[in-house]
Amino acid sequence: MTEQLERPPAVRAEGVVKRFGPTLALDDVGLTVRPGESHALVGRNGAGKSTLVNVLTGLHKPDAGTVRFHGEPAPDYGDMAAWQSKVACVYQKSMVVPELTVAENLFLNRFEPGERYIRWSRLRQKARELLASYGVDVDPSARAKDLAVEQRQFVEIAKALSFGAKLIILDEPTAQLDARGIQRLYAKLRELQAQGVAFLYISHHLQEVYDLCTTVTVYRDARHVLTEQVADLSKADLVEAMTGEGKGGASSWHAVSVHGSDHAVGETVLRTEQLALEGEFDPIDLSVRSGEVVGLAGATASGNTALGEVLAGMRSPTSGAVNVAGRDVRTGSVPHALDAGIGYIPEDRHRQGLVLGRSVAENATLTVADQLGPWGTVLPSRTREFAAGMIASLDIKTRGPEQLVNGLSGGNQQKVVVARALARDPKVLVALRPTAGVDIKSKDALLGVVRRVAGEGSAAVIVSDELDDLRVCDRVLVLFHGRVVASYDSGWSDRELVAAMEGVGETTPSADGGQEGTAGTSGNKEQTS
Ligand SMILES: Nc1ncnc2c1ncn2[C@@H]1O[C@H](COP(=O)(O)OP(=O)(O)OP(=O)(O)O)[C@@H](O)[C@H]1O
Repeated sequence: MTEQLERPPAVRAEGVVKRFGPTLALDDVGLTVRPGESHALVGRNGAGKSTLVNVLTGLHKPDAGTVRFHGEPAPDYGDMAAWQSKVACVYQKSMVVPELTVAENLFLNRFEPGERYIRWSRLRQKARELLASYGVDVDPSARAKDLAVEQRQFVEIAKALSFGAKLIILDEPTAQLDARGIQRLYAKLRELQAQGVAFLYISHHLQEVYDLCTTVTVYRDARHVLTEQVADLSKADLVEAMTGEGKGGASSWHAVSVHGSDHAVGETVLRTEQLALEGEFDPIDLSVRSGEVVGLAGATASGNTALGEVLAGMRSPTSGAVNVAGRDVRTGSVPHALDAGIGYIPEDRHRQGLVLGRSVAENATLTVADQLGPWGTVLPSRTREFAAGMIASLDIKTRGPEQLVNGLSGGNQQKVVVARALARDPKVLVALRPTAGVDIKSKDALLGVVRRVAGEGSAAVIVSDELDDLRVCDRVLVLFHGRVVASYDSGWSDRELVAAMEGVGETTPSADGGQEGTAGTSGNKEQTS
């Protein structure tokens, strides 16, 4: 530790100011990460975390302030090769080229002096050596698209280290990993830390901050609030620093995590009959009633996401039917799903969720344009009014309905996607990992909205592996390898649910009888419960 303090910091940023037009994204903030340290940067959506990452990686030139790596001034903005030798960020969105091999990705745009053509066998050999030197066990001739998420992250980390970077920024690295993947990632990070590599870890999962990091910095509304040793800071104090609310005032952020079962459950609204997608999930009979929130839990590739996408019309099933409020829905068609009353909150908001060059108001009302003016016209005033209501009820941090969604932070973009799904008053709401990238306070607000939609008589399905998302469900079905392997009423323990998602101990504590049946029989059983 003393040795760590003596060496110049891996990075020290001081007095950093960054404005986007009228928005002050960073207001005189600082950050210091020591060699070999794992440092968490946390804050609510829009706090300024991504903006700081962009400043630290040379993508944004700050309006004021300095950045130094290992005591040396940062390279000139624009000299990306020089920045690459200092720092790298592994983003949620992969930066590798999916069609290229691991070796090609590692040596993309990197020719040795005097090299006139590429010798593939030599390239693979160099890649093998490079990966081995960081203890990364990945085949250099594999295509990047065939790698598991954490292998891809390891390749990106190895690539960054091979450029000489001693500071790696991880942006929500566990977002797409299952429990075992997370453990493997943690082990790799600890190994590299022991070799002096520093990590800056951006995450909305506070438990991960406690599991992995030694130091934490909190930003709030573009300002630095505190930097503390993780061991010296309770979770309640951390949340208080993030929200700026005293312990009493912050009660709403966990208000919905436990709910009573005193709400009315009515008629079946969503029903599937032997719905199947070959290679993804086996035939399932699902039945969700009005007032009910049902969770479809499962790890990566369990089939839960595919099932959610089929329900929303994004993918066509191989067989079976979807029925909403007694009417069959034409499957494999988003417009038909929408017409039938299925509202959809997609997981990948960048690809499926938003039109980035359009305003918050336009994005929030995309699905209800027909209701915003007579004879197919859209009245801007009505659009603004509608959007303003959504902004208030979902606490979207924006300058106003006219702001382009590109200018919103990631978490606030997610809220716009949710606003759009709710705009049509859906009979059935299908939400895929609805709180991914959303801060702790907004998370509960969003989940509260899902409960409210159900409370008003709709049915809701939450597809997720996040325990917080699943906690608001009345019932959770766990999928594993395309089959429902367990079903729980509320009151499950974290351990049993995680175990079921990992395929351990296929039991149904809350259901009547054995669990060996197929997904179909499990679904049938629910209808009678
Ligand atoms: N390109 C941009 N144009 C205009 N405003 C921007 C731009 N990028 C960020 N902002 C604004 O700067 C502020 C900080 O955003 P930033 O993305 O850094 O937040 P964040 O802490 O990373 O949030 P999240 O957890 O939601 O990702 C927000 O108010 C955002 O609207």
